[in-house]
Amino acid sequence: MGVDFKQEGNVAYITLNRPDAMNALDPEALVRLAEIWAEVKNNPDIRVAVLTGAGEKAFCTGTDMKKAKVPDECMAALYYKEGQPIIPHMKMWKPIIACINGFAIGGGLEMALACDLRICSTTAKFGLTETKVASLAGLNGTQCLPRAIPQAVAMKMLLTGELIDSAEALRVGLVSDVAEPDQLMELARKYAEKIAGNAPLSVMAAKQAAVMGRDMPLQHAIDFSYLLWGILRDTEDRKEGFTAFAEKRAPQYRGR
Ligand SMILES: CC(C)(COP(=O)(O)OP(=O)(O)OC[C@H]1O[C@@H](n2cnc3c(N)ncnc32)[C@H](O)[C@@H]1OP(=O)(O)O)[C@@H](O)C(=O)NCCC(=O)NCCSC(=O)/C(=C/c1ccccc1)CC(=O)O
Repeated sequence: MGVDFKQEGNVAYITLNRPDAMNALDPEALVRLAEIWAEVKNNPDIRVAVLTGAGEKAFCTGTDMKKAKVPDECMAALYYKEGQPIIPHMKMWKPIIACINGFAIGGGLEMALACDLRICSTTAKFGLTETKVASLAGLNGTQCLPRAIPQAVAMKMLLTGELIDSAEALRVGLVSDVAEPDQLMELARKYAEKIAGNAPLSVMAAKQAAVMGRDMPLQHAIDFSYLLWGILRDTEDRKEGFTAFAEKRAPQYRGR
């Protein structure tokens, strides 16, 4: 169906699988992706997701420009529809790792920007090229790229459509890690399993505090963060975490 999904332990692996088209998002893939994100969000056994692309060339090059068609529904109906494939619209507090194995362009980079960790292969290239094809990085790119990296670099990318490579992406902080192509998925797995081993309610609260707090005045964000700490204070998992520490054993978290 163009997007593969598997669950291993508490980790979901999502692979955009149209390598011949650089994993561009055709209408079928968009529908499937929306279903998958709903599963990740609602399945309590999933604690973290890894998003990647099939093949060695591309993570995702955005909208499939050969298959895109104007939808039957009007824009307003689409705008208010549940189940959008792009993550920030979904109050998705489970972490998502973008495992960027090649080109991340247009909507592909925008999806990566909506993820929490971004790691890439040495071969990766990044760009918001929408202005070159008479469109706009309107999913989140115009807002999230300048928040993720220095404004001058973001504006250069947005206005020229130029690509940057993995070394530049690391230098400006667009990604946290660069790995050889054959080691990238292993690195993603390592991070995913570390996150999945932490207390799931704490992980979601940490993401929510960081994501929502970023857009609040600092004192409001600190208050919000303190309230989130408060709802974690009486959880069974917090007791388990403290007890396991004292007993020098690994904690067994249950998300309650
Ligand atoms: C990535 C490239 C630079 C790679 O170039 P290369 O020469 O290595 O390979 P190609 O021969 O070009 O590609 C191989 C094969 O894949 C097809 N391909 C690649 N990307 C796409 C695509 N996005 N859509 C359809 N098909 C694609 C290519 O045609 C080849 O097929 P073949 O000839 O073998 O049959 C280079 O491929 C490249 O520059 N690709 C385009 C990247 C791009 O411009 N992406 C932006 C798309 S617009 C977008 O993402 C939007 C998102 C959005 C915003 C707001 C709201 C919703 C969505 C904008 C929008 O939808 O309006």
